[in-house]
Amino acid sequence: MIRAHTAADVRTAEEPLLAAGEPLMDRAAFALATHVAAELRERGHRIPGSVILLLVGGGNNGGDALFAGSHLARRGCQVHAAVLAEHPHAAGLAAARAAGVRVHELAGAPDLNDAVTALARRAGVWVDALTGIGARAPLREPLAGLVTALAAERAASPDEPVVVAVDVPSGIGVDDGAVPGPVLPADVTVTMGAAKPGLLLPPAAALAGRVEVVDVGLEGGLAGQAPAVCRLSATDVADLWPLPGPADHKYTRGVLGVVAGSQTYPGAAVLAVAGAVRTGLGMVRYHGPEIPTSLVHARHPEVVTAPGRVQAWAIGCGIDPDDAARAQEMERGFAAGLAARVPVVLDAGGLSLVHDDAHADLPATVVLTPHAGELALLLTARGEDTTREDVDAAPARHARLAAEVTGATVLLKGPTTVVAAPDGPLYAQADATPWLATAGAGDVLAGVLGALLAGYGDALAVYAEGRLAGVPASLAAAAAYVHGRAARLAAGQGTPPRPRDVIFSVRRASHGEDDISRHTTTGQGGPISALDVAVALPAAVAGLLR
Ligand SMILES: NC(=O)C1=CN([C@@H]2O[C@H](COP(=O)(O)OP(=O)(O)OC[C@H]3O[C@@H](n4cnc5c(N)ncnc54)[C@H](OP(=O)(O)O)[C@@H]3O)[C@@H](O)[C@H]2O)[C@@H](O)CC1
Ligand SMILES: Nc1ncnc2c1ncn2[C@@H]1O[C@H](COP(=O)(O)OP(=O)(O)O)[C@@H](O)[C@H]1O
Ligand SMILES: [K+]
Repeated sequence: MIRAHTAADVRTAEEPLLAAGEPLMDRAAFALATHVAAELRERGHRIPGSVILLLVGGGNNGGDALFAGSHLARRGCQVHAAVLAEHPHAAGLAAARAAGVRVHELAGAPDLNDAVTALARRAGVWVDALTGIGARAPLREPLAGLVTALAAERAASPDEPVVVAVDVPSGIGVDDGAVPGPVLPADVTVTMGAAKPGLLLPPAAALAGRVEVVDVGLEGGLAGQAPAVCRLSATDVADLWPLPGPADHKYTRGVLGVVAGSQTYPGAAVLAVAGAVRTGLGMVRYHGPEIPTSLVHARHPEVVTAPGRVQAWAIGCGIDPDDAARAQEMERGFAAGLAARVPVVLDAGGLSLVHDDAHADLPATVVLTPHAGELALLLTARGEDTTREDVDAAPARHARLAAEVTGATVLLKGPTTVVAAPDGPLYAQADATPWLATAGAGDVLAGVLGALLAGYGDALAVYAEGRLAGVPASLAAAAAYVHGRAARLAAGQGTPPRPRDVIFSVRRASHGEDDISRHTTTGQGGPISALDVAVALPAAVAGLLR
């Protein structure tokens, strides 16, 4: 699991170490230099003679780059430092000069953008060390204008340079993932001590590239701090997965009640049911009119239509809340779920059930699964005027707000799926592929999540007593992971990249750079339908449990 900590928590953890004279910046700088060298090698460049540009701001973030530059200069790189602050890190600057880094003092230069762009044009690697966790976004002028000019230069250059961000891409909201101004998109972010929330949360996460976490010795200090944002990996999801045992039968494995599909949108019933059945559970009880029922039976003859006890509900896919008969059925399922205190997934039309505050103070075992537009409608209906654009600009904040307003857990769908409970860490899962942006994919996800919640059986019914705090949110994140993994398999893109808490350890690396672990990358893949995603689910789950 990647655990991201806020800037304040990182500072608290580093304070005693710095006071004890631990060489945190040396470790950070050595790791940064090693990553830059690895990027060069990976692209087939020789390290001696490679031209590197450091973009150096006035704080320790710039200090990291200056020390890293001195390592690289000693290895034969031609390193230029564009120093953009009046008072850069003094020891870093001295070390850089002593190692042969060419220092260009450009703070206050009238032709700043032209001067830096000219240096940038000659460099194969740009190291973004303007600001790190000590800065508040957005970047101020003249750095904002410089970053805009560099981003344009990069996009226009035939051999795009590699951009390595130090700790965070300068200008992102470190703690909230906001992008309130210009940011130079990075290929790799080398982050010190722990991931930062903005490296996992949309929209900033998309500007961070691959994230490499450097172990500088903060783990002990951070162990006592709750992470602000988590990202589950395959191992975490496997640990959460309910495995059938020899004594299990269909009722102990979990039964899911599904209220989905309508005469107008019958396919949603098939997709939600397929998502559930192929994720694995004891049984699905389907509640719907004739056309969707017969479609469901044509594809899944095992589905039962008789009412009876269930361990979870999935309600709302393919239902127009203005369809009075279907709306009544949704209400009945929701009321039954709340009365039995079993988990309820509300998707699509089902979200209308919580538009008014008749259901205030929901338990966190109710999981809402809106996309950005549906979340904006829900928040507006609950008195928080919100547009889709507002949600896209700050997905995590709006998901958290909806969780606080309703009491429910909120899974906000998008390129990165964000899960928020009223309290506890956020989850940010980016395991899917843009090929998943296709009609009906959300219906499959509702089925996956419903099955997983049902698999926890009556255990989740005691959630209201607080015995399993945080479990619904982690299961929602696990469902997003498996859904994304199935989409990648269906699209021919292999499995999601493997996030690791510590991807690079300075202590290990000092014995040889070959210890750096890398994600396995895959090709572009190809188009998929929502049903393809459902079909790939058993393989996605089996691969996970191997
Ligand atoms: N965690 C770890 O283990 C380790 C962390 N380390 C490193 O320390 C970094 C934190 O360093 P830090 O505290 O010195 O702050 P930093 O991010 O360089 O920013 C301050 C500079 O930015 C400027 N500035 C601020 N806002 C701005 C704006 N909006 N627009 C433009 N400029 C703005 C501000 O200028 P001022 O506002 O003072 O005029 C000042 O010059 C951290 O990210 C990591 O890289 C390692 O060295 C050791 C191990
Ligand atoms: N660009 C993207 N990259 C990866 N996944 C995406 C992207 N866009 C959407 N998704 C995922 O695709 C699914 C779309 O669901 P949804 O919008 O509810 O569609 P529908 O209502 O048609 O079922 C969600 O799981 C969402 O997270
Ligand atoms: K930076």
